[in-house]
Amino acid sequence: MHKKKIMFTGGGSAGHVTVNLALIPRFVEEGWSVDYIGSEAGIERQLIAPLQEVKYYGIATGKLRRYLDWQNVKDPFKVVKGAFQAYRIIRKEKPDVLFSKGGFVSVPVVLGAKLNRVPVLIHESDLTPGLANRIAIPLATGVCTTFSETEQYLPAGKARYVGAVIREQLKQGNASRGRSFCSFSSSKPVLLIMGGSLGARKINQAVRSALGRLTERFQIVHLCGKGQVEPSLESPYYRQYEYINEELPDVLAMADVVISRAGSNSIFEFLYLRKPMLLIPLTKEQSRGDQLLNARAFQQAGYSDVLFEEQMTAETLASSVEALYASRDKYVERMEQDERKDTLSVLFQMIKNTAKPSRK
Ligand SMILES: CC(=O)N[C@H]1[C@@H](OP(=O)(O)OP(=O)(O)OC[C@H]2O[C@@H](n3ccc(=O)[nH]c3=O)[C@H](O)[C@@H]2O)O[C@H](CO)[C@@H](O)[C@@H]1O
Repeated sequence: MHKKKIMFTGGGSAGHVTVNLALIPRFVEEGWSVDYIGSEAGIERQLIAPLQEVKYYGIATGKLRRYLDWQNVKDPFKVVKGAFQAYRIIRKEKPDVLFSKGGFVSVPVVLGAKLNRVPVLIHESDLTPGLANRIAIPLATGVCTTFSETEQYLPAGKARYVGAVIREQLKQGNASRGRSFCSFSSSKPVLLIMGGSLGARKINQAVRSALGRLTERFQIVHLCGKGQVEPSLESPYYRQYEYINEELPDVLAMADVVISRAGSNSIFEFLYLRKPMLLIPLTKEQSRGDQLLNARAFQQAGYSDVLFEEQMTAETLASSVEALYASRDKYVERMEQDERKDTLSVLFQMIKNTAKPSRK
């Protein structure tokens, strides 16, 4: 009997890999073979590497920039090269379905799948679809969405609302393990600061300017991004890490409140774990406005407070997080009313339904 095969794609930032990481173990458990096409050197390569059951193919990628850059001249050639590579890999591997999480690497992969007649299911984490997904959507059978509101931004008949997907490991966190990982010994509440998978320089600066005031009230764990750790500031109340993986569930379990960017995966993880959050969305110039909409939706639902970057100073940051902590019960109560179920199983079934029927 033919072993079913799924191919995944998605990358550029952790947010474009998280859902894939949650799904892969389910497919492996059910005896599927799993391949992944990502970029040669992107974060997806590092995140997928520990999964030994997955065959990883790295292809050439060019970024789809919204601004002028000399790389724009070179990138079309890389994109074309990547498209040929993706086409050939898919022709050789013959997957039954492609699941695409978006990010610029995914565009040539979706095209390669379409040319090889492999059905494609796309997943969109944000309220409005990203550029890569917008390009790829016409080639896909359907688009799974995290927000129900996303349907209005998609061509008729393509949307499949599923909700957020939470990695299994995040549900296994343990607060006391988190405390010993950070060597926290005081009874002060724990503030987690997470600037998105890529860190956030401006948030880092504001946090550090407010550090004296913040550490009077909180013990702080700061996930600050690559190259952003400031060793001279390290103290028993202030721990910094560039990025954590295995320890994240324990650190989340320990956190009382969170300051974060408004990347979709992160905010749904905080919602699932009932963490009151102060969101500082990327501006329209830094991203495409997706985080502003994510943050607004969460604020309207009563799950978070929002501080816009233009208004962020040491003073507004500290007073906003103090106010958030003071009203934490109100936020937790609203989050308890959230009816969204964890939707990993729904998504898993949807992908299986999209796959080609079994060959004997
Ligand atoms: C700059 C940019 O383009 N940002 C986008 C990117 O953000 P970004 O990659 O930051 O995305 P998300 O916040 O959605 O996801 C980050 C993921 O990384 C994990 N994590 C983070 C820090 C850490 O130390 N360890 C760790 O495991 C989080 O738990 C989460 O699962 O994708 C999101 C989802 O499409 C978008 O909403 C963001 O606008």
